[in-house]
This record gives sequence, structure tokens and C-alpha cells, in this order.
Amino acid sequence: MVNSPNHTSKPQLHVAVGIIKRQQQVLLALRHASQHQGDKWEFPGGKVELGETVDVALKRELQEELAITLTACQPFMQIQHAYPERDVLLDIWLVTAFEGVPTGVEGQPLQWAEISQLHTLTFPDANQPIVARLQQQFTA
Ligand SMILES: Nc1nc2c([nH]c(=O)n2[C@H]2C[C@H](O)[C@@H](COP(=O)(O)OP(=O)(O)OP(=O)(O)O)O2)c(=O)[nH]1
Ligand SMILES: [Mg+2]
Repeated sequence: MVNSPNHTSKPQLHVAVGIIKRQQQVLLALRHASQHQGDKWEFPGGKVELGETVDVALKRELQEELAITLTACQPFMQIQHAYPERDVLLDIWLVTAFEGVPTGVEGQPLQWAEISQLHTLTFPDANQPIVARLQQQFTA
């Protein structure tokens, strides 16, 4: 394919992901059954659009999906993962300040999950290193 830099036909997605932390908990949203990696818990976020910086994309996604306004964040980690049907670059940010009350605008269930219990939940396959790093960094 002419437009694909690595000459494969797999989509390459750049995804802005927010870890919204409150004391020893993080906010999770349940992906809809019909979505890629459906019925799994995600950190809210979504695809970076053409011409957007990642932090601008994250701010937009958190507004669209949760109706909160991101006011401060810092880079946390990046994960490149090859799913059979698409490759993703997860650009993960720690959200350190926001305004508003998170709401599942798109009807998605939300939960504040204890960081120490994250390993008991089902996440997209790419997320394992995020869970490991959160537990390493924020649990005793
Ligand atoms: N938001 C999010 N996406 C993740 C995580 N882990 C993971 O593998 N992904 C993958 C699943 C999807 O393939 C991709 C996100 O794409 P998406 O289609 O859900 O993005 P979006 O929010 O822009 O969705 P849409 O508006 O197009 O419906 O990243 C995660 O923790 N959070
Ligand atoms: Mg999304």
C-alpha cells in the first residue's frame, strides 16, 4: 500500500490514553462489546487525529467521553503493541488535574478501581505493562 510506511495493510493507530488517578485509585471505562478489544476495561482516551498533538487529543477525548476538562498531565509511558488486526501506539499520560465530574457520556460504565486490585480486571492485551508499572509505582 502506497500510504503505509511499513508496507503492510494493517492500520497503525496512535492513541492518547489518560490515567486519571485519585488517591490509590484510577478511573476505568468498559469498552463496548462491539468495539475492538470489547468488554474489557480501558483507560479513557482515543485516536489522535491528523494535525493534533497528543496532549490536545487527550484533552478532547476526555471531554468527549467523560465530560471533564483536563488541566494538567505528564507523560507516563508509551506502548507499541501489534494486535492481529491493527498496530497501536499507546501514548499514556498521567492526569494530575482536571475539572468536572467524570460521567460515561457514551453510556460506558465507569469505575474507580484500586490500583492494588488492577491485576484482577480484564484489560486490552496491550495494557499489561501499564498495570505492572502502576502497581510498582503506587502500591507499597
Ligand atoms: N482508550 C484506550 N484504548 C486502548 C487501551 N488499550 C488498548 O489496547 N487500546 C486500543 C483499543 C483500540 O484499538 C484503540 C483505541 O481506539 P478507539 O477506536 O477505541 O478510539 P476512539 O476513542 O477514538 O474511538 P472512536 O471514537 O473511533 O469510536 O486503542 C486503553 O487502555 N485505552
Ligand atoms: Mg475512546
